[in-house]
Amino acid sequence: MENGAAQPVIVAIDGPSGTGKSSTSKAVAAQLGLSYLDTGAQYRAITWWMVTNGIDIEDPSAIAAVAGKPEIVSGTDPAGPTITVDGTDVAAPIRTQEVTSQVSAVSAVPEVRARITELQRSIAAGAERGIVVEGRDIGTTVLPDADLKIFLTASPEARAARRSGELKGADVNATREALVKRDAADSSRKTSPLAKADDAVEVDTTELTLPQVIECVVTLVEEKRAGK
Ligand SMILES: Nc1ncnc2c1ncn2[C@@H]1O[C@H](COP(=O)(O)OP(=O)(O)OP(=O)(O)O)[C@@H](O)[C@H]1O
Ligand SMILES: Nc1ccn([C@@H]2O[C@H](COP(=O)(O)O)[C@@H](O)[C@H]2O)c(=O)n1
Repeated sequence: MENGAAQPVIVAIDGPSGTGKSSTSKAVAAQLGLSYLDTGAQYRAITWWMVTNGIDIEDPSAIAAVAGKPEIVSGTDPAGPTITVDGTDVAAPIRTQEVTSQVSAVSAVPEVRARITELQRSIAAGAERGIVVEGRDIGTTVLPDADLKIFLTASPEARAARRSGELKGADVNATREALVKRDAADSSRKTSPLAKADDAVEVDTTELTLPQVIECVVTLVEEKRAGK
């Protein structure tokens, strides 16, 4: 590229719940001047819309019939990512227990995945300087040609302790059970399940601090850009 500008780089970060995907992706994107996309927020947003509109979450055909209706818009500035549904800011309501407990059922519906995957690809294609996209199926399905694929892991105990610290006073065992249950649902669905891409670099974050994980990923991106 002219004037020494870096080539756009596409980074896919996948992994189970609570492994540090969002915190790491946001920090890496901010540090490298890239856009950032939280794909879990999009699945949460469509789930929020289904719940708000009284759609039966137990009925995949009812979900499929209306999957194209809500307009979901994601803001990709890592310093302040945003998410709206039909113009309403849903950043807070998509994090409620009600949405968290139902999102795996909605995200398993193929029509939902097709709709959201198309949206994700168009956002990534429009990111002029490149983008860090985090989720469950980014390296395997959404962006199989990503320049760099990372798969974050951590023990269920470490992940539950991190989440309980966030949700002040939450019981660690109940938190652990809930995240293991969600991982099992996300890993066992038929359409683009949670999985590590064959060419992804696996980073076990159990014994790493967040700054160490961020540094590790930034180094991997820089090595990739340098052609190492
Ligand atoms: N290496 C780490 N050490 C300690 N805490 C961490 C580490 N990585 C992330 N955290 C903390 O763990 C919590 C969960 O992190 P984060 O939301 O980034 O995970 P996630 O993989 O995006 O989860 P989810 O898939 O459920 O959205 C946050 O409070 C975050 O600050
Ligand atoms: N690429 C993705 C990302 C997320 N999901 C589903 O959304 C749920 C919420 O994700 P968070 O990262 O916000 O916890 C997740 O449990 C999956 O059901 C997905 O299917 N694909």
